[in-house]
Amino acid sequence: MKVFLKCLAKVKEATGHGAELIVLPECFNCPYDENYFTDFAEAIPGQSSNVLSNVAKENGIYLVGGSVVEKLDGKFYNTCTVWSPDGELVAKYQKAHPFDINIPGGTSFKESEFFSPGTSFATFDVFGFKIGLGICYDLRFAELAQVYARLGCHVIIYPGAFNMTTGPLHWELLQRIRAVDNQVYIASASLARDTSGPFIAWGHSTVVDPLGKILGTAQEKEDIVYCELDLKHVNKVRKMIPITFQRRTDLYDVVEGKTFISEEKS
Ligand SMILES: O=C(O)CCC(=O)C(=O)O
Repeated sequence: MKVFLKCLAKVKEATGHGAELIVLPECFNCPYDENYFTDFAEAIPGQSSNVLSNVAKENGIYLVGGSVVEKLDGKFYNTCTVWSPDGELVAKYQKAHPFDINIPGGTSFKESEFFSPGTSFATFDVFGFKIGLGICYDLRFAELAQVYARLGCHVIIYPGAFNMTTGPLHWELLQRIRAVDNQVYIASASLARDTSGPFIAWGHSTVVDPLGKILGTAQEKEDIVYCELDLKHVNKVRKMIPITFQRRTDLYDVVEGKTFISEEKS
């Protein structure tokens, strides 16, 4: 509850500074540790949904509610919900790629032992932008971002929490790659670093523009990153460097189990 109240105070603060869409981090209301997931699991709608919905409504903002541990039909999902200024649920995304890594002497985690993977994409429309959703480790999968770009997204939002091994190496790099490859804005919100907790997050919430330029970034401690996104900028970048329109999907579309190559097609 303490964490929840802190987040809600930050949402109020950001709204006071003119924010119209606010993003919370992955697992913002639960320690990112398998020993806590069962106790914090809940239904959607449920307790956290009610609070997020009310907060979106009270502040008159769109709220991307980081992620919570969702319990659904006896399974658990790492799930992001998005709330409108009317308090309505406008999107729900279940993390598609469970974070399973093993770096000896670094970080090991096996999310798939607890969480089931989501099986669909989620987008929502706001202020003329189409926005796609991923969660943390999903950033590593170029295909997810490509699908969102091809669905017409201008922005992809990733609530996240990289760690002290992969964070310094990959967190910013991946966001810049996804932004440049897909000519979209990438916005990530990370947990702040708490060295006394069970999971030590890298932090550094970031916003990158479609040219790969860092528009704003936090340090490791609690902070709010403010950025203004411009739809005209997305279109301008796509005109200047027309890769979005030059894709040779006739040549290299990959379908599950089968890569189309020119010989096969002729
Ligand atoms: O991909 C990584 O290195 C970190 C991912 C992660 O922490 C997560 O998905 O929760």
